[in-house]
Amino acid sequence: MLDLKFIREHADTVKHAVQVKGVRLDIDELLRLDRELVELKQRAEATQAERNANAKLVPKAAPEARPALIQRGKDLAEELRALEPALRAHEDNLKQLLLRVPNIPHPSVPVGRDDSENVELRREGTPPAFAFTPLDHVALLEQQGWSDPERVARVSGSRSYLLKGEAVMLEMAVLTFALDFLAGRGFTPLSTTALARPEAFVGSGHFPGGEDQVYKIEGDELMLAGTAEVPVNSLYAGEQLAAEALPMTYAAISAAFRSEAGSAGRDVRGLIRVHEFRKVEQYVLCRADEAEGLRWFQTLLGNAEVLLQALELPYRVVQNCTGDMGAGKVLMYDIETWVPSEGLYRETHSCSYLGDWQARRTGLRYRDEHGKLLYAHTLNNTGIAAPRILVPLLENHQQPDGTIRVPEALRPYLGGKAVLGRAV
Ligand SMILES: Nc1ncnc2c1ncn2[C@@H]1O[C@H](COS(=O)(=O)NC(=O)[C@@H](N)CO)[C@@H](O)[C@H]1O
Repeated sequence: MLDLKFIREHADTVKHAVQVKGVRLDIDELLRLDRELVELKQRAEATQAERNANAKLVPKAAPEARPALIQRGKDLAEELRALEPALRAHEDNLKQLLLRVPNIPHPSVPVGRDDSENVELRREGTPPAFAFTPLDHVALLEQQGWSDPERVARVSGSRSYLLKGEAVMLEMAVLTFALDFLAGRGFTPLSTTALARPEAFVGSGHFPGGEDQVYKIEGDELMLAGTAEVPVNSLYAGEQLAAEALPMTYAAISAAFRSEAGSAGRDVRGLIRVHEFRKVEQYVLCRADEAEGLRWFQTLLGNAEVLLQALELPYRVVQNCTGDMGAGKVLMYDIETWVPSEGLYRETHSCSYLGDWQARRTGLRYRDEHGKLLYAHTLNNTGIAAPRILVPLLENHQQPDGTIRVPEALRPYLGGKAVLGRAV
């Protein structure tokens, strides 16, 4: 959400953001509603003032003049009551429109319609050249007996998954490694529920607009979040923090649930796109200072890169264009990790800086050193999301005999093993 004062004073900037982000929203209609609401409020205040002034006249008036004054007071009270519904309706409509106003993209963001216009910034690591025909992750899992897609599909439908044996240990190892690594960098570990009230999805910006991506629970207002960003972003909703409480940095592990509505036909096999997964989420609350926010952006991005380098996985960093960054972002980079069986880099991380757009939605403020109340700035990035990360992990580290080489950094989490699986 943006400050209404900012929208009034920079309507063209906001309209440009609406246009380049492909948001369907009429800023002129929003500003008309705003003006009408201001007028209604002024009329209500004037009527209230007249009513107060009138009420003061009654005790001082001559007895014969009182009935008219008392009637005037009743008429004014009626006028005020009549204004209520219009005031309420205008406030609700304006609030709904304000929730759809996109954030202003950073000047460095390329204008584009969709992910095909994201810009590759750099590549790290070299995709492996196999001296044998590499298998994809589905085949690697199957030949080691580490999966059972048919049976789990019978029980849990499509986009489900089940891991067995050492693949489970690998999934746990990579998640624990990410938590350890981030805790070592001062991020407070959190283990959090994916259940959250609708307000939390509004706070993060997933609502309005992303309702079809979220699993709801029959007869319960709680919903299942697709990322720990949703509950963590609302932990301090409505609070006023002291400046010294910032920055807050979290590494939040949680289950994540996604309906993947609209993804029909995409990544239907294997572990890339499933309905429930686990993620270690990096989340930062910092002061309302763009330079500091951009520094944290680089820190969150760097953390993910160091994790991928420790996993010895080739990857590239892309900058999301305006059409692929979502309404709330100021700046967004994806990290895409090499998947040999596809001969492509696939998204494994998504790093975002949102300025005060989320904090305005959750009402999260802090008192700066001058005592001024400001909305905090928020950022998030994936630390590790499993099982998706197992796809590049298994495929890039497969050996000719079908076993999987364990990157050095993970060995302490796997009882020191350097290899997983048995030669086939
Ligand atoms: N359906 C899914 N199945 C498996 N992994 C997924 C799925 N959806 C997303 N992920 C993983 O979760 C990561 C983050 O998802 S995201 O929507 O891009 N971004 C977020 O959720 C942010 N909160 C940063 O983590 C993705 O990069 C991907 O690695």
